[in-house]
Amino acid sequence: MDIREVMYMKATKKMIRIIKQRPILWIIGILGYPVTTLVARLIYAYGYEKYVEKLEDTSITLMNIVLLLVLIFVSLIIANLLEYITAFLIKLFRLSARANIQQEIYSKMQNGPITETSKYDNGEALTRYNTDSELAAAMVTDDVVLSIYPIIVGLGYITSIMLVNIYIGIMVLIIGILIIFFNKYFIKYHKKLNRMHLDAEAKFMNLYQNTVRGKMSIRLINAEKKISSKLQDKAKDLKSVEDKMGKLESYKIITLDLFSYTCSTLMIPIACLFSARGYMTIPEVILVTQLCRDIVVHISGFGRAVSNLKSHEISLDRVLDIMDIDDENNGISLSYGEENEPLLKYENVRVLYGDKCVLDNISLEFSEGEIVMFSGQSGCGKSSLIKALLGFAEYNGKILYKGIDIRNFSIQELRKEVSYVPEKADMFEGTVLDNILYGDFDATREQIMDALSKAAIHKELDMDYEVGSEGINLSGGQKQRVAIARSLMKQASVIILDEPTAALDSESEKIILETLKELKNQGKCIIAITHRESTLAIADRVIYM
Ligand SMILES: Nc1ncnc2c1ncn2[C@@H]1O[C@H](COP(=O)(O)OP(=O)(O)OP(=O)(O)O)[C@@H](O)[C@H]1O
Repeated sequence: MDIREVMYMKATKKMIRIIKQRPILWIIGILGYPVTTLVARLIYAYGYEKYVEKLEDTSITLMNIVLLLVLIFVSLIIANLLEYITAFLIKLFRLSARANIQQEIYSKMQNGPITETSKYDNGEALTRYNTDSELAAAMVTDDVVLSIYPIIVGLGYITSIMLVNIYIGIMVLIIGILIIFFNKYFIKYHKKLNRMHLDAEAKFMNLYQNTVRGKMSIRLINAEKKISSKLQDKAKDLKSVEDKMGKLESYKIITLDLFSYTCSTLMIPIACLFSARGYMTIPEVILVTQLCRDIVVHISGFGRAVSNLKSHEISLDRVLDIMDIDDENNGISLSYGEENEPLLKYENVRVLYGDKCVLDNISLEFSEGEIVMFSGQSGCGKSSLIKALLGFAEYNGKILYKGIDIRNFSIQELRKEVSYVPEKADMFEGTVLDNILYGDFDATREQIMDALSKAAIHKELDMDYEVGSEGINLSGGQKQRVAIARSLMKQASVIILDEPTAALDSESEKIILETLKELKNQGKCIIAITHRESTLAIADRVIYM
């Protein structure tokens, strides 16, 4: 099998994944549209011919002519209506395919393991995957329609012309083959330019986004000029590819399109010649010249459709990459092991980021009602140890919760048992109350007030205070205390805090430490990462890494 056939098969296989969502709608839309278009044109041609024939018959009454016109008119309306319905069906399929793809991407981003999904979340994900969903949906609909449309319609037209006049039919067939042949060159170059364009655009956008995001750091190091000249270079690269694409378009117009147009126009005098010699009637001349023009337009559009099909495949690949991610472990429900087992146990744990091993051979135990703190150099792997437990980093070895390997549990249920406050907590747009409700949507205002006071934030922030996007209007310490209050809403048995007091004044620290002691007395296991001596002082055990 030739390499191109393999590629087309692969593309088809990929498309089937999307088509399977609503196959009947797709098939009716895809095949229906070109077929109904062809039928509408043929009804028009046939009706026109009959009409002229009747006109030639001098004995025909005006009533008969009117009846014939009404008949043609009604048939045409029905054929056109069917054409619009099938065009509408394919549009409907495209919209639903796009919505399904977006929904699936969203669901995978939410439910896939963070170790997998995090590589897709680079800030521009939303815009990029919206466009990719759109193009992937367009690929299985518009591109496919426009690729098979000229084949079905074109062959139908050529057959009709051949039936009218075999010589003109053969000539049109030869012209069609020549146009397809020339088109190949343009498609090839167009594809190459498309790839270059995507590449140049991605480079420009990445730098642009990094620049916008990091504008404060850029100003701090006085790098505005350097960055702006880099950005200009990328913009120039992008423009140069766009120029080439524009030139290719003009080049195509003055060569291929001109050739196609001239050939189709030449068919008029040729058809007239046949008519003058008595081989064709006037309606046949009109029919042939009109169909010739249509054929040329369709065949020229074929090249563009095939080229789009290939470039949109890149978008389809990207969305399928995400759609292929397996959901996080949804294993068995959390059941409890032996009573005398430690609450949490690490057995020869090795944490990995891809091939990079950041922690090796870690064995630790944590019990109910104790406070364990980790301290050690930056980058030694304290956070990674916790991320492994929460399913945010891959690991070898075993982590046991109440004596049972956590790999056997549903990760969602395990997370109900483990509360985690990262060093840089996520804030959502909405009030402080909304932010805390993420910990427990059924919590009352009184419970939230209590959590706020235990997190030492109640004096600074009102529950109804509006938090800006990403917590822009909160200080680092405030964000962290809102996150602590949020985590307190969860009735977890293990509470993990990454640098909970690093950004706090000593008064707030004191309150938080009191809260941790209270939680310990309630039988909770508190694990904290800290460098602060005053915080380390309340630990039952300190582990230096
Ligand atoms: N997503 C990641 N991909 C690859 N390497 C990572 C990733 N996250 C962390 N690392 C690496 O793992 C090592 C441990 O990082 P980790 O964040 O666990 O350290 P840490 O002790 O918590 O540091 P800090 O005290 O500065 O927060 C570091 O060398 C870091 O570069």
